[in-house]
This record gives sequence, C-alpha cells and structure tokens, in this order.
Amino acid sequence: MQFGTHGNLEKHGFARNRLWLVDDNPPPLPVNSGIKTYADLILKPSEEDLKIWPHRFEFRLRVALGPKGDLFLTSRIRNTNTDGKPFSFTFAYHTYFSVSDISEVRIEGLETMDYFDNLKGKERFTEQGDALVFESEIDKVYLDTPPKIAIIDHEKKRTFVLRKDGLPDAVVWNPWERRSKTILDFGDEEYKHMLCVEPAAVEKPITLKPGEEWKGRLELSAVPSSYYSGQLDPDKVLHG
Ligand SMILES: O=P(O)(O)OC[C@H]1O[C@@H](O)[C@H](O)[C@@H](O)[C@@H]1O
Repeated sequence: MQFGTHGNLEKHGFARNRLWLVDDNPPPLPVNSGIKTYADLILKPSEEDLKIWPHRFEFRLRVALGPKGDLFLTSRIRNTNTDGKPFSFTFAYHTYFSVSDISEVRIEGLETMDYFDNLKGKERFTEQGDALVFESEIDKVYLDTPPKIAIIDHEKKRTFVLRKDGLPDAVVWNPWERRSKTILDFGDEEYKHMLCVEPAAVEKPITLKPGEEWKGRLELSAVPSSYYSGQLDPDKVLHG
C-alpha cells in the first residue's frame, strides 16, 4: 500500500512481505473469454498490521495467463473500515524484465513525460528527446503516462508491451554497477540484464471511503521484433 518511500511506511509498504491467502470466492471480475487460467489471492490486515497502518482493507490480486502466454495482473483494494474513515495509498507493480543487454534496450512511450527523479531528491523534470536508453543508474517516476509502454530489446528481437489501466504513473529503475553492490539479493552483474518498468499510482495517492474499491490492471505481452517488421516503428508498437 505504498510505493517506495512515498509515504510513512517501510520502503514499498508491507503488503509485499505478507503471506497472502488463496481467495476461494472472489467477487466477479469481467474476464476476457480467452483466459482460462487464473489464480485469485487475498490479503487482509492482521492485528499487527493494524498497529502500523490503522485501516481495514481487502486487497485482491488475480494473476491470469492468456493462451499466448500474456500475463494479466488485476489488483482490487477495498476499504472495509468500520470507523467511517477513508484511507489513501500509493501503489506499484514491481515488474522486472529480463533483457539481453541494458545498453541495447530502449523504452518507447515515455518520451517528453514529466518525472520525479528519486536520485535527485524527488525533484520534477521533463524528459527530453527520443526513446529512453540507459547508460547509468536510473530511478524515475514518470507521471501521467500513456496506457501503453514498449520495452524494445533489439538484440533478443523481442518487445515487451505493457498495457495498464488505473495506474497513471510508471517507475523506471535500474541500479547500475555501484548500487547493485549494495543490494544484498542482487548480483553484482545482474543490472546488465534487467530493467524494472513499474506501472504505478504515485503522484496522486488513491483515496477510498469505506465501501469503495479501486482497481488497477496490467497486461504484459512479449512479441517478436518482426511484430513491427524488423523496424523500430514506435507507432505500430504503441498504437497497434
Ligand atoms: O530493493 P527493493 O526494496 O525491492 O526496491 C528496489 C527499487 O524499487 C524501485 O521501484 C524503486 O524506485 C527504487 O528506489 C528501489 O531501489
């Protein structure tokens, strides 16, 4: 229930460190008829959690796979407070992508966007120029981004396409060489082969009154580069 240090809780909040239960009887969710495989999980606060964050909630996650291997993540958060109090939270799907070589990868869909730079005290800047490429540590929260973002991996001839809904922002993170060495569960060389692009709601926290529910959705597909005829045609990737 919190992205990064954008709030008062531990970094990235506590929901990711809790044991979730299988949700046997989730409220209905409109499903794409092609999707036959999915799992529903639920997290409710424990008495200990209520001491850290004094709000009752139901946090549901559906993880679904499409017939071609597309991944669909749907989160629903409901305020179940009985004291009449609203609550607010920030959110991000911490999605890591495996890439051939970070120096050869580009992101399309975030050019000209405003962002908060977490490496510069969360100051706000505007992205200049073309698609994003990487040559040093990056930790930025792009604001009010389009619903479709593409990660183009030239060497692997593969493009990841992210489609998001209810998640206006997008975090882009790679710790690069120096910071990698300070992260215990991250190999010294692993930064070369990964990139985090995280659909998020950070700038404007979501506020729910008792009984209200929020929904955030991410759809991830991997398509061969031939998808855009071997050419870097952002128009086809982003609007196709
Ligand atoms: O190592 P963690 O806690 O999972 O976080 C990794 C990174 O996650 C990103 O989402 C943040 O923008 C970075 O600031 C952070 O370092």
